[in-house]
Amino acid sequence: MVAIMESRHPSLVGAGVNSDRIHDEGTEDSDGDASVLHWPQPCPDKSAQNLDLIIKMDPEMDSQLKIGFIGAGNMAFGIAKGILSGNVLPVNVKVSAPSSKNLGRFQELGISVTHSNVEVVCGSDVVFVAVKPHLVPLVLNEISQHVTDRHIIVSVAAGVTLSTVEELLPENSVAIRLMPNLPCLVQEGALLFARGSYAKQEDGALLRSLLHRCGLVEEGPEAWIDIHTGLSGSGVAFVYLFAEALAEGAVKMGMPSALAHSIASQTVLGAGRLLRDSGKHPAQLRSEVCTPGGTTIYGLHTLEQGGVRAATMSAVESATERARELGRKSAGAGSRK
Ligand SMILES: NC(=O)C1=CN([C@@H]2O[C@H](COP(=O)(O)OP(=O)(O)OC[C@H]3O[C@@H](n4cnc5c(N)ncnc54)[C@H](OP(=O)(O)O)[C@@H]3O)[C@@H](O)[C@H]2O)C=CC1
Ligand SMILES: O=C(O)[C@@H]1CCC=N1
Repeated sequence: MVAIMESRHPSLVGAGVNSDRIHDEGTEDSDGDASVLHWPQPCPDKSAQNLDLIIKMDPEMDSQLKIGFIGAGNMAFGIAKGILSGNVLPVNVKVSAPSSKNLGRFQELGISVTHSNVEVVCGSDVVFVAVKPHLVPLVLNEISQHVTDRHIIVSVAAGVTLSTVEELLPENSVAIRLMPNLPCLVQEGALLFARGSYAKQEDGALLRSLLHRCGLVEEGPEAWIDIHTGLSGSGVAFVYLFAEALAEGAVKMGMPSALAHSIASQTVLGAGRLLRDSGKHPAQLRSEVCTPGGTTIYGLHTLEQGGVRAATMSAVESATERARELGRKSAGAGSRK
């Protein structure tokens, strides 16, 4: 089904719509049959992506879309790099930050820079709010009177809920909560977004089309955003810790550090690509590496004795809980009613 629909933005002139919103879905326990190793698990929102949501991008129109970033930190830079590898032109991107210390790298991409957040909002259709979570209420208060029905406001701040964002913007504002991760820098990010009360399906489709070069982009209910923050926003740091420990193990056994780190990063990259591209469950691939009585099972036994699996699950749980806590704090800070 492909329906031509009106869009807030001319760049998205044709999109099929799946009228089912999934905001009401909660977090669910997956209690699947352990003997059947399906991996990755089908994303519950894939139906929207595969069956109905066919985005027809008009590259010429898309190149006219104006994109703004409030905050010039690592995450803004990662998303900007991803977006620019699509159809958006650097001349149509603007970024603001109070100091100049992070602006040079944006200028090197041809992006214009300013110290005025209001200037970014006034010149943009889609505005990414990419400041630290505790600063979101301050920034939204500052820009609120300049936000119109032209805008899509996309917050990437960990924990900060859509209701906090919407409360600080004019009534009926279109807000989207996005949780990206740092590998957007190399177009291998994992991004999950949830639409606010007034963000239509085509607004989500527009964001998806903008971000498609950043990596995997999925839509889900807001309840999953904090979980995704633990799994993937923070999860990349957990993987780096593991990579570092792999290298240190090799150094302990006598390998030069530079070579050990180079091999550790290639090992993580190769393992990740094989996991994603093979479609196999990680347990399946792990068993393919294990020779009975061989080296790998001895190493895996040691990892299990060290509680690596429980520790990793707890790390995702802690990071998720912390995101929820940040959300409660920012709701308190932003409350004006
Ligand atoms: N880093 C990551 O891996 C991820 C981060 N996030 C989220 O992204 C957001 C940004 O994080 P990150 O990029 O790491 O942070 P950084 O510290 O790297 O960048 C923060 C940016 O915000 C700017 N800033 C501070 N105050 C203001 C203000 N009043 N108006 C405009 N800009 C301001 C800073 O300015 P200046 O340059 O002058 O210091 C800086 O450029 C956070 O909310 C975080 O939760 C989400 C997913 C992953
Ligand atoms: O550590 C943080 O709070 C941010 C959010 C996810 C990754 N970095």
